[in-house]
Amino acid sequence: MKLGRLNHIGVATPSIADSIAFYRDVMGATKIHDPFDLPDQGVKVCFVDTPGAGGSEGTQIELIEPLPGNASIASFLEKNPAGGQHHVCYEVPEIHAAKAWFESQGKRVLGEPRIGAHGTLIFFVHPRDMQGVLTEIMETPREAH
Ligand SMILES: CC[C@H](C(=O)O)C(=O)SCCNC(=O)CCNC(=O)[C@H](O)C(C)(C)COP(=O)(O)OP(=O)(O)OC[C@H]1O[C@@H](n2cnc3c(N)ncnc32)[C@H](O)[C@@H]1OP(=O)(O)O
Ligand SMILES: [Co+2]
Repeated sequence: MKLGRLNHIGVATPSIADSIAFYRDVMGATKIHDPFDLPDQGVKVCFVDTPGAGGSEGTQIELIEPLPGNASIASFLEKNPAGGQHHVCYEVPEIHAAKAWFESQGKRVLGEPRIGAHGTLIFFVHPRDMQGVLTEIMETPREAH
């Protein structure tokens, strides 16, 4: 496998509104996208662009706040009440080949590929098999090819 682009860093937060103010006022972010809900994943999401994001460079901060009833982010926030780095996401050209690769390496792929927050197929690999880092693998959006 060839290491792909770091598409985003997932950051869990108890309040996307507070995090937007932080990335705008403290970090000087100039492009913060409108938050949106992903009911299937039980999260509210907001993308913060870093310089070069949207092109072939740059990356994003993916802010994720649990919607009522969400268990996994809520459990993360119980352990980390102020929020924190939740996952990293790398791009791959083809999601199923990537899934087969990680499984061939004995890594636990969590569930079947599904549509993620960028509208392309994703899967997660268990942090215990990834040096302690919950890792999201995302198929590169078609328009980027
Ligand atoms: C924006 C939407 C986005 C998308 O669709 O693109 C998402 O869906 S993000 C929304 C949340 N979805 C996910 O995180 C899916 C993948 N995560 C999982 O399946 C679980 O969270 C899992 C399996 C990583 C952990 O499950 P759980 O929290 O129930 O188990 P434990 O608390 O017992 O943790 C087990 C073990 O993993 C360590 N851990 C948990 N979360 C993380 C993390 N975010 N980063 C690193 N390590 C993590 C935890 O400390 C335990 O380690 P141990 O050594 O046993 O103490
Ligand atoms: Co993500």
